[in-house]
Amino acid sequence: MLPQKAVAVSAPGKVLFAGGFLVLDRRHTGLVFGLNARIHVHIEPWLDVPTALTETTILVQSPQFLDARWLYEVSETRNDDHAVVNVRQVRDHPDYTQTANKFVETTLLYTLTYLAHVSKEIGASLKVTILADDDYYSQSTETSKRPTAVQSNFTQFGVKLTDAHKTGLGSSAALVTSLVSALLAFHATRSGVESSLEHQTIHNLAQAAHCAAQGKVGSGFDVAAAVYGSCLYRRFTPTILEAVGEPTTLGFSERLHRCVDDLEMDRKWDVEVASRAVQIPESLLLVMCDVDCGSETPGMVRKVLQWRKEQAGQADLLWNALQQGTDELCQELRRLAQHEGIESEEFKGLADIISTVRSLVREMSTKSGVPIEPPVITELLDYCTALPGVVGGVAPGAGGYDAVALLVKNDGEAVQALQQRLGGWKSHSDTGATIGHVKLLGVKQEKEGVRLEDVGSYAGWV
Ligand SMILES: Nc1ncnc2c1ncn2[C@@H]1O[C@H](COP(=O)(O)OP(=O)(O)OP(=O)(O)O)[C@@H](O)[C@H]1O
Ligand SMILES: C[C@@](O)(CCOP(=O)(O)O)CC(=O)O
Repeated sequence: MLPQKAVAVSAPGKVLFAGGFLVLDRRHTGLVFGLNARIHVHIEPWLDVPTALTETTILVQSPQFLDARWLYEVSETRNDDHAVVNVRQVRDHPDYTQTANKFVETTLLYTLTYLAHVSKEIGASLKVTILADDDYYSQSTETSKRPTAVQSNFTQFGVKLTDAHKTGLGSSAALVTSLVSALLAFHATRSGVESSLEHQTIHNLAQAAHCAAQGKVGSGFDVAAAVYGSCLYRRFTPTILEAVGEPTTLGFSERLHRCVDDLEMDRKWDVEVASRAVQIPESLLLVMCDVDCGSETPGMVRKVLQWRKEQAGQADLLWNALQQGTDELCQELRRLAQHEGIESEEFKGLADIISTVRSLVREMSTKSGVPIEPPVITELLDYCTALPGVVGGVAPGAGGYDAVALLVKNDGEAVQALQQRLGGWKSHSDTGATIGHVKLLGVKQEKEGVRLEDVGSYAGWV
């Protein structure tokens, strides 16, 4: 067995441009763009474990945040041929964070259980470092770049993770995907296998861990984007994951292994991730504006699904029309990408499709009583759309008061003009809700999903 070598992996964030709520149902699809805001995970053997710690331990640190050092003790027992892995957070030690990090802990448990089952060994103590690109959090003025020997792209946020304002780019899905991938790649280095990423294994395991940490089976579009980048996404049948059951129950490692390696003949993975169906032409830029407010997605999902159950007829009509909008959006973006440089750019068709999708979403808002495109966001989107060079925009994902996504001409001027005009923007109508400062995020569309990174780029942070 070879010594384990450090590995580093990153995965992108996401924005669901079309298909919010619909994508929860396998009959529909969601158009999701990966974003170049990435969550990075670096793993290395933990060589200077404090002597008081006698168990196999995993230190997980998020050095951009205050008080973000979680310590876990890991143990493994065998029950017949089943591995039973235990991951216990050490909470009574002053050097380590006392609050839980459900996404980290669940991902460690799921990935180590899978590894214990397939390779019969989970290895020695580890040091895991998580680093996030800036745009995941609305930043305060106290942030600073940490001086390092190499050029650092990461920011010291100066707050606790629980006090950071999320921008809704899918930090948990990118984190879970990166952590699963890094643990699998790190483990592979012991067999002398040059690290490579098995996308299907990563996807299935990350979906299982992310769902367990969230406490529910969502559509999983965010994990799919973290693994594969931009795609047209059709979800998996929920029973594929439900059948895995709880980690505390007998036979969990066997069921998890069979699920992840897709060995259940009557519950084959049926997720569809069409990466080629999605293109943004070079002549357009995807731009995100943070409205620094945020919505509570689970409550919105419950209400929309309740309305759909109670008003099945009107909901089906609306959802079919919205699905048509998503399909037309993809087709038009592909057409523009294919004719690039051949015909002069004409974005009227795209603008009309976006405007139709938005009016259908507003109809859904009214009928379900859920503020998916609330009036103040309508006002902001209308304002932006009327600016020169802006083709159109949406309230992405579940909508509400989170960030908005715009498609803007890539001519070097439109984004600059947008930035200037947003600086002083204020809502003029009495729309009931106020939104904070509106600010352009620096993110762009990202085609590439999870990838291996150079371990040397994290000097000063790990
Ligand atoms: N830098 C980080 N270090 C450690 N854990 C993190 C980090 N960023 C996010 N997390 C984990 O992800 C959780 C946030 O996930 P959540 O699903 O609430 O938000 P999100 O995925 O960013 O947003 P959304 O689902 O709206 O796109 C945190 O509570 C923490 O457990
Ligand atoms: C409402 C929903 O379709 C999208 C939620 O997206 P977001 O978390 O707002 O980016 C839920 C889901 O797909 O899991």
